[in-house]
Amino acid sequence: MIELDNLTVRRGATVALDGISCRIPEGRLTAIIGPNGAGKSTLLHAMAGLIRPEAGRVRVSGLDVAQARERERARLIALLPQSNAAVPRLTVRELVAFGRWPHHRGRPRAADRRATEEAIARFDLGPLAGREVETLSGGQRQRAFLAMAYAQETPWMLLDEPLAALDPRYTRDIMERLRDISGERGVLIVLHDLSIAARHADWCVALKGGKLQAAGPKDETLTSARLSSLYETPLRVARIEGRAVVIDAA
Ligand SMILES: Nc1ncnc2c1ncn2[C@@H]1O[C@H](COP(=O)(O)OP(=O)(O)OP(=O)(O)O)[C@@H](O)[C@H]1O
Repeated sequence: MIELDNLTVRRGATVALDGISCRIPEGRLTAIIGPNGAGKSTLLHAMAGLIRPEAGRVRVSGLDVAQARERERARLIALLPQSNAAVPRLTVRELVAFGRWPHHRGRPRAADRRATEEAIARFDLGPLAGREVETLSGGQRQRAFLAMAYAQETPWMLLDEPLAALDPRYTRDIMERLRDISGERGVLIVLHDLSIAARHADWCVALKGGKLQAAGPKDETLTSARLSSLYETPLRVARIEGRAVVIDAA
């Protein structure tokens, strides 16, 4: 479980998170939603222990991340930040292998190579494994970074908008893979596409202006009234061919 208790984080002059308290269960796919500037990225960084709270606490599987050593955190939490604009001059395999660093600290063993190959297979990167990351398309690159986070083999994966560069087929494909993974690990994913959240997530955390608006099972949190108020625009949760779809009802 991830436990947030009165979590308050300041970034510059902004109170980016304001007294957030909630629980996020493991073994679920949790969508973090909210308008631009709501504090979603800040929340992931605070959960990963990369930003110190001004007040309150984050515990991940019982570990107080602000107090924990970097190595302990890296074995518990993999964070994939929003932009991977700066791409290292590595092949896909080397990049994915980098996810093993917290485990071997420069001396990879057989278990590390196995985990790397498993991550490459899980994200369908076999044919691209020998290519340099900078020669890949945006969507292929995104999958390579996801595989790197997966290779870290942490109980928690925190993913900040990992679908941004993906086409519809890969969006569905990656969400289905993340769903499978969420049976073994907690997966938290910042999403702007609410229909994707409605279709694939189990749990939802909604933020606005640094404040928690809702946290709970998807069916309770992704409602027309709540989404319209969250985004300050009329939105409707409709059902098309049996699936929940969020439409602009303005
Ligand atoms: N390094 C920083 N210095 C100052 N303010 C910051 C910094 N990073 C974020 N903020 C502010 O903190 C607030 C929350 O930002 P955050 O990036 O967490 O929002 P977000 O919900 O992820 O937004 P988006 O959907 O646009 O990516 C915003 O008001 C933002 O301007």
